[in-house]
Amino acid sequence: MRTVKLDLGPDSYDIVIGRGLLAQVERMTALLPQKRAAIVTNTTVAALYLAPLQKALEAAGVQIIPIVLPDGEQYKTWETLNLIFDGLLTARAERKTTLIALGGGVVGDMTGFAAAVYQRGVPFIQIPTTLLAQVDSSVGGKTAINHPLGKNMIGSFYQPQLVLADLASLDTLPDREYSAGLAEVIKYGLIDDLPFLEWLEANIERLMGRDTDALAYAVERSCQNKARIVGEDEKEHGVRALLNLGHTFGHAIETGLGYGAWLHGEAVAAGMVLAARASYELGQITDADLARIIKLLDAAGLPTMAPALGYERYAALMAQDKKVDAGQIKFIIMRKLGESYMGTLSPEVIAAALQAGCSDDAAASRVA
Ligand SMILES: O=C(O)C(=O)C[C@@H](O)[C@H](O)[C@H](O)COP(=O)(O)O
Repeated sequence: MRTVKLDLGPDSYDIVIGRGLLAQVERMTALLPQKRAAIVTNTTVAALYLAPLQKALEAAGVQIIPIVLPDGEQYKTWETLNLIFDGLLTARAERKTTLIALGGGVVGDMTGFAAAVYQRGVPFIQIPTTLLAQVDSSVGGKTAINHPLGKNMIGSFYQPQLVLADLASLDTLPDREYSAGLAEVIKYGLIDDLPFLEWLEANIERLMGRDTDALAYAVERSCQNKARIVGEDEKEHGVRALLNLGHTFGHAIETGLGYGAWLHGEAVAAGMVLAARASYELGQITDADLARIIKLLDAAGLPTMAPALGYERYAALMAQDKKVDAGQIKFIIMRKLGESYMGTLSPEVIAAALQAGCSDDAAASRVA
């Protein structure tokens, strides 16, 4: 078992990583201010993990309110959020009732948002069951729902009290979802951790084989990177924006294709290649660096070409990005391999990146 601490003063919490954590409910029960909790999950995860978790918590004397949502990015909406409030209000959940998010990024982001606003804030625990949620979305307190015009547009910063990343829950994760999580793992190497990027290049086959030790190390190192950055800048006034590498293009892809057509991690992978191509156009990374990035993402089973939505559509979608400042789009760009920064890109550089990095076939390539 490995523990990473996210240091946020009085709001600090542990990210516990290991196999079999779902059954070890004492970590959770120690934090509950009352013997009542709502487990929010989705239909897919409920079928696998809701009953054992509920049973273990009930055996520890905790009364459980189960709330099961539909599964998929297309359900990260006001309507689905309201299902959480319906469940909480019907069961007369109180201010000290803890919300437990059991699932991937969509469940975690929506449950966190519900926890932030239900009765103006209730305690919240994250139990991420996808690789992407374990290495990224469950850590750091970004919560949100999507809007038809833009990804994660309505939300808040609201930290969980604990993150329990049970690596055993990845055993049932479909390959496509697993690869999508690797996109966010690789992202950390590209932001500012070249040694980790090199480790990933050397160990990608072990990771693709879901080797227990390699996976535990990759999750821990990713969480260490995220905890360090969020610990420095919880509300994204500066360095935290680097965690958005690939996301300006990626969110445009997700919104442009319709939520759920590509998984978030797939869109981020193609978005990181577009960011790398822009960095190459600026003369900041070499064609060998670009080839290394593409090779690693490809080995991780991820798309390296983006859908050809057209320059105008990309520009319009990216103009909605949350990093836009006084009308200017801010991108995360690579200064060199393993070092990124926030800056602007000229329309010519964006156009060149899109020209080289989009294909007509890309959109269809991810359809299940
Ligand atoms: O935690 C962060 O900060 C991130 O940007 C991590 C991203 O990987 C994650 O997808 C995040 O939810 C995107 O945030 P957004 O502010 O661009 O919606």
